[in-house]
Amino acid sequence: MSIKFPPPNPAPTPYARLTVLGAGSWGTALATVLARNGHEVRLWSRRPDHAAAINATGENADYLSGVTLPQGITATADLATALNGTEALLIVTPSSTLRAMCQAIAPMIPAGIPIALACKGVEKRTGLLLSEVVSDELPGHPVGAVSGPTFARETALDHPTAATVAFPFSYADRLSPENSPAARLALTLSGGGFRPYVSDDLIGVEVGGAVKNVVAIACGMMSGAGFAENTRAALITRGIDEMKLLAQALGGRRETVTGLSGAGDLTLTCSSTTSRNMSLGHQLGQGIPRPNCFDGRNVVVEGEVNAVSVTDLARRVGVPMPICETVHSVLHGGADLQEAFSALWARPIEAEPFALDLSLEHPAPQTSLHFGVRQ
Ligand SMILES: NC(=O)C1=CN([C@@H]2O[C@H](COP(=O)(O)OP(=O)(O)OC[C@H]3O[C@@H](n4cnc5c(N)ncnc54)[C@H](OP(=O)(O)O)[C@@H]3O)[C@@H](O)[C@H]2O)C=CC1
Ligand SMILES: O=C(CO)COP(=O)(O)O
Repeated sequence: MSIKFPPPNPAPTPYARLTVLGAGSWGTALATVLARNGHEVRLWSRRPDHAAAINATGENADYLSGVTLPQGITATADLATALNGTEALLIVTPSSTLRAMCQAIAPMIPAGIPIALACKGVEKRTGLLLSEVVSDELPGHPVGAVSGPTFARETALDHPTAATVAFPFSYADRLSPENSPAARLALTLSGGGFRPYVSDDLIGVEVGGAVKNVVAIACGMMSGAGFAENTRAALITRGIDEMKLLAQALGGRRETVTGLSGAGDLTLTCSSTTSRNMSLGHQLGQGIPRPNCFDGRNVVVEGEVNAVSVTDLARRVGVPMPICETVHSVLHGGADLQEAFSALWARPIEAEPFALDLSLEHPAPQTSLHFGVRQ
């Protein structure tokens, strides 16, 4: 008697034609990964002269100077041209622009195509996750995210890089996973140094991406104020706990936060001033006034806006996020940086992990931070 094995799952089909909205550093890096893998990419910039310069020079000198863009990328400032005939869309403009971007593309986006968010944040006014904003404005599209520890320049230069592609799995996706947007987009992105993982926990992935920027500002503030590795490790670890609690409260999974989009991205962003969030915190910690940071240049620092939206959301769902609250109080509440971080460190002793209820009423410890003592 011969045993009949079920046929192996068929392989997913990559998307052949994609649109990237946002020709900043990360949009251009993702377009580069896709085009390097042989896919056709329309890269949208809101400035016609910028799109024309990218096409003329094969370089995005404004954001990734010195990186030669592969064949297959066509820049355009016309949304209809960018979206015509596309099979999948990546949105890579700052989170604060997302709702307006969705409204602008609503009349011209091809029906039902998957939309992957590569921006990170929570909407300020509503406290919605970015995927919820997209679903609000563009119903009928699978919505997911690409997120992880991915500095744009390194990604564009094809350094080994890993990221998570997350879409909620529908019933149909479970029946034929090879047709799921997560599997298809992951395969489309996969190649060279870029290694995607797939997830169905979009909430967990999005929470990680939004919170890590706020915690990175905290790390920067403390490093700018003269503290070093112990402090960074403490903030990273306790920051992961804040992510876990928020992810879980919103219906995501705690384990997701230990992955690339949570702990991975937090570690990257808190480890170097290549991160704009870390860098802003560092400058503020050194005592540089906000208007003078980045030499007065207007730089996208998602954690600055998201310090407000993340803490508002956390308060609404009853999750304590003391690090994010501290950053919020310094950036937006007029709190003194040294006093705010001293208060953070002087909170009553808690259990770790937080979920363990030791039912102890600890008094606040006699803690004080010695700012100004350099190592
Ligand atoms: N850079 C990175 O390493 C990574 C960034 N990200 C995320 O990607 C998102 C975009 O950041 P990033 O590419 O780095 O930012 P950049 O500053 O490099 O580029 C921002 C882009 O957004 C455009 N833009 C700004 N305001 C608007 C607007 N109102 N409407 C439409 N487009 C606008 C800019 O256009 P213009 O040039 O005309 O101003 C530019 O193309 C952020 O959420 C960030 O957190 C995620 C992973 C890695
Ligand atoms: O999200 C990023 C890397 O994953 C980029 O971080 P910054 O926005 O802080 O530069």
